[in-house]
Amino acid sequence: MPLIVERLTKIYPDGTRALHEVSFTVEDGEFVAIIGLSGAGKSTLLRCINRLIEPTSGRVIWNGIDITAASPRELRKIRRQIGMIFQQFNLVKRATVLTNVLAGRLGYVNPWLSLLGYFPPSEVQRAMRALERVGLADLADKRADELSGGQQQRVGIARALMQEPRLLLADEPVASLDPVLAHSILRYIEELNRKDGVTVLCSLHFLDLVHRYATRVIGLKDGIKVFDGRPDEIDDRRFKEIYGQEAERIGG
Ligand SMILES: Nc1ncnc2c1ncn2[C@@H]1O[C@H](COP(=O)(O)OP(=O)(O)OP(=O)(O)O)[C@@H](O)[C@H]1O
Repeated sequence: MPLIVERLTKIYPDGTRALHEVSFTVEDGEFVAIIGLSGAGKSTLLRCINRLIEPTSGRVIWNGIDITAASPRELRKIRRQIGMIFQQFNLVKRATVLTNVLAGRLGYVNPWLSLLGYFPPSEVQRAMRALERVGLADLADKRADELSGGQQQRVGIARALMQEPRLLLADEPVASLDPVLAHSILRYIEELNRKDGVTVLCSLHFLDLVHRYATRVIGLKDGIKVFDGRPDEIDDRRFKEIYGQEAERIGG
């Protein structure tokens, strides 16, 4: 079932208009890159989709359910199926890698038992499988802050995997990483997209990464959708529309 974003608008309390009537539909299995200058509204858009940020107006409909109208209880249920990956990884630094991954399952297990640090063995096995998938099973007992940036982001992916998401929202997942690591992280996300059929919306800074991984691009400028098409359709004119006249085209 598609993700339908309808005239989504966000005006922050200080009057900043971060999104203005943004509309698009994403079909299952797409890998959509969200691009635009810093401040264009990429984070706001991704976070309005699962209501980490409350939109001011407009609608988000997914799997036939109006997320924007969902009650807190319905919203919790919907969010279980939406994985999220963050630029700064958002791990609990002093907890182990395994505990961080198990946290991805919190929407599913008994909250009282999980508060006590108890997870059923089946959940621990699931977490270990997720860690194996991102090549980190050996580091399960390490503290999260003992890992490198690239490894921490892989923990972030394993945590999202625990949710068995149908939709993955990735907010600049590789902006803190060097280019080689950026590819390794995006390859895991690509695998989730291609093998597991997870729909991906991912904000990205660099066009070469967009060309390599995305099947579709949405360009934002000052909160307005200024481009929606295939990566190979971004020619110099389109590039300037998205990034402004003064922007230099570097890389891809
Ligand atoms: N909590 C907030 N209160 C007021 N304005 C905000 C808030 N969060 C973001 N903004 C503003 O909204 C606009 C869009 O910000 P957003 O973070 O969504 O952009 P972005 O494209 O993700 O940028 P970046 O790549 O730098 O993260 C910017 O002008 C920003 O300053």
